[in-house]
Amino acid sequence: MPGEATGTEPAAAHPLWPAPFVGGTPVESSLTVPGSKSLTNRWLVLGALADGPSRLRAPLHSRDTSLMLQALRALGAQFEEIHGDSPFGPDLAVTPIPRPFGAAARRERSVDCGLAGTVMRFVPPLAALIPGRTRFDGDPHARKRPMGPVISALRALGATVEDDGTGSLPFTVHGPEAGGSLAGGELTIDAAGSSQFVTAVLLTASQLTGGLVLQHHSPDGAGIPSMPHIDMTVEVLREAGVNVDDSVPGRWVVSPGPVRAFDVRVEQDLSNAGPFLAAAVVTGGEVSIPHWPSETTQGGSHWQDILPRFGAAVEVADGVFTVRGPRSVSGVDLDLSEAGELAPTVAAICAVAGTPSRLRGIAHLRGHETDRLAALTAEINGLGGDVEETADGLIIRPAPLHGGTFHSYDDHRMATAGAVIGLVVDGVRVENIATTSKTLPQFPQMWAELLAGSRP
Ligand SMILES: O=C(O)C1=C[C@@H](OP(=O)(O)O)[C@@H](O)[C@H](O)C1
Ligand SMILES: C=C(OP(=O)(O)O)C(=O)O
Repeated sequence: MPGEATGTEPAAAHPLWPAPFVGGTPVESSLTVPGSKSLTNRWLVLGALADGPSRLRAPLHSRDTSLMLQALRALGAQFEEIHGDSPFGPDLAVTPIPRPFGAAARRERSVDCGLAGTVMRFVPPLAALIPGRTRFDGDPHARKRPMGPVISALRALGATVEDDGTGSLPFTVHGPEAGGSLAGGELTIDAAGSSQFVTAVLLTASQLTGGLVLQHHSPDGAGIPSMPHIDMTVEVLREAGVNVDDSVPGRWVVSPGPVRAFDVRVEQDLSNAGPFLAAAVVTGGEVSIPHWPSETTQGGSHWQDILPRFGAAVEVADGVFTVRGPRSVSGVDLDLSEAGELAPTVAAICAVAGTPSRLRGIAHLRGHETDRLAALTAEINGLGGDVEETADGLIIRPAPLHGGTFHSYDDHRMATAGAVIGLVVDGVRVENIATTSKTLPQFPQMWAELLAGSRP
């Protein structure tokens, strides 16, 4: 049952996908993956705010990006698909929200966030700049994802937010009176639960009359997870001409000013490259990904350090990332706080490793698409595994796994974790593989192509 990880196998609510099993045959392949969700949705927000028309080359086309397009359209931006050179879909031309804000937008708007953290966190601060009211809601589990810091930030900046006090969806953001704006100034936010709370406020901060001085403070001294995602936000803002000072850790100063129109190429999604790389690791095969960026703020760049810990050999040469799997996979002790997004794939590799693993620094995964710590524990244990949840992560011990249903909880990364395990455990059936459409609609076909020629 999506959204609940109880440890007992829930009834399958969606079709079951027989995960391809390769037995002892090594997976050998070379492939590229579609554009980064995180970069695409940041650029779309900035395009909506820019001072002229922009273009995204090789953007991601998936459920999360189409929800973002719909949300920004409701606020007055326009998008057109134009022919580009990506095999994964067209480029996007962006016509920004007309100025002064509110002239073209509907007064009563509603935004479906689906289960997309980037939509539910990044769009409300933009809605707070545009006259009219915007109601935000999403999938049933979206109402369980934490939103409190974004709601409090908007109120502290002077916006009105109607909510039920639970710090979650649904809520309604009121924009200013026509011709009005938000003043900005100093703001403190507790971003221990998600880096997206910081990104949410930073993306629109240059549009506040006085700019913004944003400070992270958590009462128990907790740090911010997924920091590379905040570095990504700062980087795209700077590329769009916004002045951001991040020289003091945990503090960001954004000057008021225009967002410059841009023409950018979106990097491929290195987090979504993960399951394909993991296929080489768990089968002792070799997978290469060309066009690997030499410098990137994507958390997926951590694969280069993570995969060798399992005993795999990694090489990046001439822009091609190649991983060669070991004869037997070793367990790992990893702090994944910088790249929690990779945890489901990492956990899948750990589940088939020959020695125990410990994953730390990922308590905030309880607020992701599902409670990922509970879901990984329930689903790996459901296949005979030995996984224990800790306060901030997982302990995964070696155990003989058997086939069975691997529930995905509407979580794209749970579904792909099940596929990775199914490569080496016969009879794994992943529930609702279509949920990969959140960020990688081509997953089932790409997985089949990966394995073509690698069948036992
Ligand atoms: O800003 C972003 O694009 C993201 C930030 C991270 O969120 P958390 O900080 O909540 O982990 C990441 O896990 C998520 O997939 C995407
Ligand atoms: C946490 C994730 O997504 P979201 O952007 O919805 O937070 C994810 O993709 O792993």
